[in-house]
Amino acid sequence: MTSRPPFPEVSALSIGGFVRDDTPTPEVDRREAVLASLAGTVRELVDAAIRTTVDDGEVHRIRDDLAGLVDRLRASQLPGPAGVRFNGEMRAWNWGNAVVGAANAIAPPLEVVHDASGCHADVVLGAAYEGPPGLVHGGVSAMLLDHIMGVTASAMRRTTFTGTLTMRYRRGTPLGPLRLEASIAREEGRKVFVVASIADADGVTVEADGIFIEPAGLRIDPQEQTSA
Ligand SMILES: CCCCCCCCCC(=O)SCCNC(=O)CCNC(=O)[C@H](O)C(C)(C)COP(=O)(O)OP(=O)(O)OC[C@H]1O[C@@H](n2cnc3c(N)ncnc32)[C@H](O)[C@@H]1OP(=O)(O)O
Repeated sequence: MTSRPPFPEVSALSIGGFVRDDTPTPEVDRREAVLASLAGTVRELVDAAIRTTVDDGEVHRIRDDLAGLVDRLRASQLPGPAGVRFNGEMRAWNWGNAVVGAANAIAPPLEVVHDASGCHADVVLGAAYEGPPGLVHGGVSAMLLDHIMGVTASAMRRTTFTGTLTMRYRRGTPLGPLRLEASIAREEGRKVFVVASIADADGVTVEADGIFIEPAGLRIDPQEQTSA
């Protein structure tokens, strides 16, 4: 069986932590699919580990097997977090992102869809996201909303950071299928005011509003970088 070489190391220019990386889009897509496949299985592992009732000896044997797999992955590693990269076609990838990272088994992952009014995402949260019994952890709700609100504020044309995020937990959010929605309420200079919600089949469980700010001078312009 042949194996492909590791994803290429590239010379990179950095803008506010965002890294210009000229890996061609098809290669990015290919590697992303490979890592997403691994993350999907690790996500299954996390759920299985939480819910297992196998005996202690079996747990110890599985732990030892997993330690061997960790060693194999550690054979070649990035020196730090995956970061956010983009190429000249503005194909961006943030494989370690806590909410949408394709390679991150901690991320649900959220698949954010842009629509006429902002963004939405349908997600199914399982045992790994529990806070109160059977309910989503409040911090997880905030994390997911923060992300979809940030994407909404950025509107695929600017980068914004969360300045202030306010949550209203109306009732418990059950684990299972959920829908997130976010839209821009108004803009004032570099400040973008965003509203958002999480809903289950019976309606809204969490509401949020936030102020997202476009830091002065933070722009991603690949043309500028190429000619620099
Ligand atoms: C395309 C990719 C999309 C990815 C989406 C990912 C979503 C994920 C979102 C996140 O998790 S971001 C990470 C969490 N947030 C941070 O780490 C932000 C840390 N804080 C900062 O970097 C800066 O404080 C910040 C960019 C928020 C503001 O710095 P600035 O130097 O640009 O603000 P400045 O002091 O110039 O103020 C500009 C305006 O914003 C207002 N402002 C500043 N900080 C604020 C704040 N924290 N909350 C509300 N308003 C704020 C400030 O009053 C002023 O209002 P006016 O124009 O009306 O005078």
